[in-house]
Amino acid sequence: MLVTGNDILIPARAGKYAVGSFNTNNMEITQAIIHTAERLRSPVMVQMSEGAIKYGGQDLADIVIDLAQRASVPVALHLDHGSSYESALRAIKMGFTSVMIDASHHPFEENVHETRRVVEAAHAMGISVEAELGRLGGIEEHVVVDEKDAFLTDPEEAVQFVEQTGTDYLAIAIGTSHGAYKGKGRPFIDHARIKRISELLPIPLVAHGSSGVPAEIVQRFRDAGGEIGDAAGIADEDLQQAAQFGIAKVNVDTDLRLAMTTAVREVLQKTPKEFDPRKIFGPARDLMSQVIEHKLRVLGSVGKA
Ligand SMILES: O=C(COP(=O)(O)O)N(O)CCCCO
Ligand code: NA
Ligand SMILES: [Zn+2]
Repeated sequence: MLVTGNDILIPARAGKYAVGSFNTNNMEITQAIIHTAERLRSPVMVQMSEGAIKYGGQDLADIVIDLAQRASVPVALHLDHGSSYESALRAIKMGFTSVMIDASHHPFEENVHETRRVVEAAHAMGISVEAELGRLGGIEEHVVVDEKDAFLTDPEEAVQFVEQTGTDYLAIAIGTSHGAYKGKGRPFIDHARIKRISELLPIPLVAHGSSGVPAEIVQRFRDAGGEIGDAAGIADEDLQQAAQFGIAKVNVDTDLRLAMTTAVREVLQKTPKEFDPRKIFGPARDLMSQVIEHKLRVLGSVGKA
């Protein structure tokens, strides 16, 4: 069933598990997300960035909404990294049940102002809101303390931000970063900071940049002709620990991108005569389902629906 972000994330925070929020850009990715969640009896969030809306528009949103409505587990459709009030309202008009307003690159007061506007409008329509405070960025151990603080979310500031905006859930910067290169080896995740914020804030917390960038997929990607550098993702153990301390929504895009393109490259390389799209995108859907299954198990949401 199609539900709001709060319907999924409030129980997740209370139950000390996290829910995967996976980016989609087409039918096969959407099917892999929702069908895998159903098979594992797991709540799940499907998210579209503004780029995905540009690419697939209402057609793609309607695929998500229809699968979500028919799903046997709770599914929310979430706007990822909404860049403006207008973008958030457009998403709500398209049928999204959760919207992020990401004004984290603005000064605190402006972030508060932008976020509060979206919260007021979204709540008037029964839609949940995600906001962000702090700068996502891979933090290396060698980084000096004050530079770390310039990046990562300040717990006391987070309390002020939530009080002044009314956001339903909060994306925090705790050492994760977007993309396939999250640090040299295992990225440093500031668990003490997550714990502190979770002690001060009862609302669901959100971790962006949480793809694991599995080495096995990276190797298969290279073997099938893909070019990728020294890729590294978030360790499963770090996600499991974060879920114990308030992280309830975990964003994953890169892992699905890698899985889809690895599978497509392998089919094209192994069977050069193949030109049936179902034989090309079917295996991609299957490999994405495997990646999603692993993530749902790591986050602890299996069997929660
Ligand atoms: O936080 C994430 C996903 O992070 P990751 O790149 O670790 O999958 N997102 O918000 C998805 C869009 C950003 C580019 O991928
Ligand atoms: Na988001
Ligand atoms: Zn993100």
